[in-house]
Amino acid sequence: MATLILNGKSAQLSAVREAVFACRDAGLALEVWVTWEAGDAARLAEWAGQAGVDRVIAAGGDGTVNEVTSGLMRLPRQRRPALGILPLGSANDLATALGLPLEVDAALRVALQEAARPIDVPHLDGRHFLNMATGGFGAEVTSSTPKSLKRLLGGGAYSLIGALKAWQYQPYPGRLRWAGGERQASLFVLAMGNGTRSGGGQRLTPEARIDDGLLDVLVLRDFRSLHDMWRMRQELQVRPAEGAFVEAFRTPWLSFEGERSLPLTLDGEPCQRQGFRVEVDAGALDLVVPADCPLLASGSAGQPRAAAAS
Ligand SMILES: Nc1ncnc2c1ncn2[C@@H]1O[C@H](COP(=O)(O)OP(=O)(O)OP(=O)(O)O)[C@@H](O)[C@H]1O
Repeated sequence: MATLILNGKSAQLSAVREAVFACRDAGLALEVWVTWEAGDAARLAEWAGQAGVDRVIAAGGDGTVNEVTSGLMRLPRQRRPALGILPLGSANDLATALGLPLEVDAALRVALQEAARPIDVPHLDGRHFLNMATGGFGAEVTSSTPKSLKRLLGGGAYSLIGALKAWQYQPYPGRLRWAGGERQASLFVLAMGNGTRSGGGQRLTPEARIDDGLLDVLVLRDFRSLHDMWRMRQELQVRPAEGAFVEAFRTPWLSFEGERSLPLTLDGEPCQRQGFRVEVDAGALDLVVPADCPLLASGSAGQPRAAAAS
């Protein structure tokens, strides 16, 4: 049995209703539970697991996928249902990177019928995310971008607001520690990717894999001039392990002690921390992915779990 946890914002979409009925007509067992406010998706996911459901489908944007993941992670590993995704948001960064269809009917069929594979679930001081955590400038942008504008412009809102704000930003100095080193850094942007894209299509950690037990980290340091910015953009083409403005590395954990509060986003949801530690819970969740999913390090040779019973 599978349960669709549908963000109430999309409850009246006729495409969702038609896709659900079409799947039922095809003999697939599917219940639909609808959220009313923040926190519902996590609670419903936890209840679904407690009720013995073996597949939970998060129907909404990246925020809904994040909430459902948090609910599933409250359950013991052996009772944790597999997670499917029906992308209904404006960004759908994780679904796009996974290679999932974005059309409702096709996406629901994949979520119900494809096999699930074990993936990593990172957490920042206990708060889970599946796709990416960002800190610094990009996170400021996300938390101050009005939701309606974000939806109206899709991914474009980030670059638009980003360009407008770039001239007023202040860097975030602090101490970074990770499995391979330790450094004082004045941060412009910090990205910690389990997936590759965030902010509506920005490929901040393009080499990240969702099942390698590691975070792909991108550090962009403070820059003072247009010339520095130009050098940063050049370094971004190469992504050096230790450049003047860009550092890129992989690690199973990372911590930051800031001199002031750092704005963060976890799968797009804003928060603030002066200090934090991120760790990866390797292979903690079974995620339904397409057979040729580009985010898997294990490729198609890994051992998939069975598709949901019809
Ligand atoms: N019935 C509802 N009506 C309006 N908002 C809701 C409802 N149920 C849950 N929510 C809110 O929706 C949020 C998640 O929305 P969504 O999944 O679209 O994420 P998003 O990050 O805004 O997605 P995207 O950026 O891809 O559009 C939750 O944080 C919750 O506050």
